[in-house]
Amino acid sequence: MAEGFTSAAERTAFIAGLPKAELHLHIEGSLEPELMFELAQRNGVAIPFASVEEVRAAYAFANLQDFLDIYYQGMGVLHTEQDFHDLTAAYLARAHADHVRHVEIFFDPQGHTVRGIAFGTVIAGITRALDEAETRHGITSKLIMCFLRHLSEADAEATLDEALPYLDRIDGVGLDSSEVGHPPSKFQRVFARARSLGLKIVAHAGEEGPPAYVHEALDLLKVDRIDHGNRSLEDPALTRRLAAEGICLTVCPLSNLKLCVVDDLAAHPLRVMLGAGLVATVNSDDPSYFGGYVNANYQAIADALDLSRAELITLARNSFTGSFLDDEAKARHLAAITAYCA
Ligand SMILES: Nc1ncnc2[nH]cnc12
Ligand SMILES: [Zn+2]
Repeated sequence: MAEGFTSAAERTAFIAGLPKAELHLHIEGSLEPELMFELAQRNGVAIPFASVEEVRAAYAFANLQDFLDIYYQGMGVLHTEQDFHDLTAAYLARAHADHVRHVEIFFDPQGHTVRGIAFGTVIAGITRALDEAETRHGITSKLIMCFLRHLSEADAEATLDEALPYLDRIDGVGLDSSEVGHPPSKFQRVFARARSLGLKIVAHAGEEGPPAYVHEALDLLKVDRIDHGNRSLEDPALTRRLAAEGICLTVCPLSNLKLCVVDDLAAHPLRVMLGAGLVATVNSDDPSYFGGYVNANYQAIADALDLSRAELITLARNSFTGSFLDDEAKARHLAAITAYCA
């Protein structure tokens, strides 16, 4: 058994109760098939599936694009403020059950505005659920608006314009969707404007794309955090730089497995990342599509790599140090981890 545990059951219980933050979660990727059917019926939207089982059976992906095609189709059932609320509330209830104390949630406004849904409808539904979760469960949150990188920079600029009235509720901007062929450099100007507005900056990089995209995210977008970042390890100088600058990587083990970024979780680079001194974290990405929320991700990678108690504690600590919480809140959460481990 891994160092620090006497049995697998002890490690499972330790993971379950460990206070943690989730920093890489696409709210549209938490849409469970059951809710998809309910919302399709509520809104009179046709979906090309006859049952929940059929939806789950369709979740077999050879790469990121396979997944994205079905992900954009799935979010088509989201129409009203109540829909966005119910989606977000369902995720937060799951996160609470996993002892998540803080979440930094992505949403894809262009996936909704292109269908005629108002930006304000999306924000109102999501933020109502976030506020309720803070009152009800004590879960704090940040909201990160992602630009779809397969669309143009002009489209991203227009989306940032639409966000201006809601900046009191938006903490950062990110970059997601089809990575290869859409490098960070394509979005240099819109990210510069977002930075000048005081927004935090993140970008998916090195999921399928090469280490050069991680360099661009750092040098051109000036990111505060890298989402995924797996392929950074192919470049030793880049790895040393990420470690030296303390750049957090939001790693998503079950996503990496489902999207064939790794062939086998036993070959996942998470332990190598920790060994290289990287601020790696564990996250669920799109839990409904990839088969598990955050604790399932901790469990799967702990089983595959036989992670020790000390490594699991480091991952949970990294989730707070890599967050956009203020120093006082970070210190409170780190103290809670210490108390849990005592
Ligand atoms: N893992 C992922 N990579 C890129 N874009 C995404 N959108 C939702 N999940 C994503
Ligand atoms: Zn993602």
